[in-house]
Amino acid sequence: MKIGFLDIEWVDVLDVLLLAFLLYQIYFLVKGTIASRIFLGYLLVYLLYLVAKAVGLELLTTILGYFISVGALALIIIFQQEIRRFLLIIGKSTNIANSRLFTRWFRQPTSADPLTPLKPIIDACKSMSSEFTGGLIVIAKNDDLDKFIQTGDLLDAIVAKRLLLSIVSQYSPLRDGAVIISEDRIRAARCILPISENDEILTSTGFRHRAAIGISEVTDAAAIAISEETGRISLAIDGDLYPNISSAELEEKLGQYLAEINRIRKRENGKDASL
Ligand SMILES: Nc1ncnc2c1ncn2[C@@H]1O[C@H](COP(=O)(O)OP(=O)(O)OP(=O)(O)O)[C@@H](O)[C@H]1O
Repeated sequence: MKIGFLDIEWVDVLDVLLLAFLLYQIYFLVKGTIASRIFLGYLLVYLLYLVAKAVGLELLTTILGYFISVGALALIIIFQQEIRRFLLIIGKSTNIANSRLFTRWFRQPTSADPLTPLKPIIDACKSMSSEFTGGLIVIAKNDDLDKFIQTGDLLDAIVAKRLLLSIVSQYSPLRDGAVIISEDRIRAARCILPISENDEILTSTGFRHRAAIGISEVTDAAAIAISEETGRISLAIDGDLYPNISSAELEEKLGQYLAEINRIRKRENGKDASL
């Protein structure tokens, strides 16, 4: 196809569409963060470089050229977190990790992966909320949380409401930090989670809630934060915080979020039982 003096192939259209998609994703990632201002600054310097080059300002072109080539490396360092999040989003959104093929070829066979019992967790959250007992409970999905489990005290106990309540109770030496649940076990307590650096989070948000968002940004785990101050229940999933939700909403959202992985486990369990 020829438009004026331009000879356009369908691959060029695809190229432009993919670039637009990529730029949109980058914008979406850096929106509202300090990185967006750095990105804008870098873009302006690059535009200046293009103008200087077109006009023929050689000295300025050379200096800006050096700045831009070193700047590319600097950008990778500055945008470390954003690049990480971008790759994580791609990895998560393709849903490959949950697919039948992936579980068959890349994960160890999950012949007896037990389901996470939600009822005792929801019941414990309900009690904590009504008694203003603060807590942070992480529920693993597909990603390995070993790195975070190792920062706390290992438990490996059955998920039960009374046990959860005694861990977070005011007099418990295990109450600080996060409780991590994976499959049907409480793996550890007193775990340290990464704090989210997202600039869009309200400045009034405390560290418990930032830690809940943080773990949901870097892994596919869900995190429940119960505020000691207000008794409110909040749920963090995929870097988003659902603040002040009822226990019924918590149950619904968590159930939906874990439905896919539970389906896989049920399927595997079913296969196992039929052997
Ligand atoms: N990075 C972290 N990882 C795990 N737990 C954390 C982390 N940061 C804070 N916490 C836990 O959160 C508790 C309360 O912190 P903070 O008061 O700042 O949070 P908050 O979000 O305001 O919660 P609350 O509404 O309960 O006061 C800490 O005592 C600690 O147990």
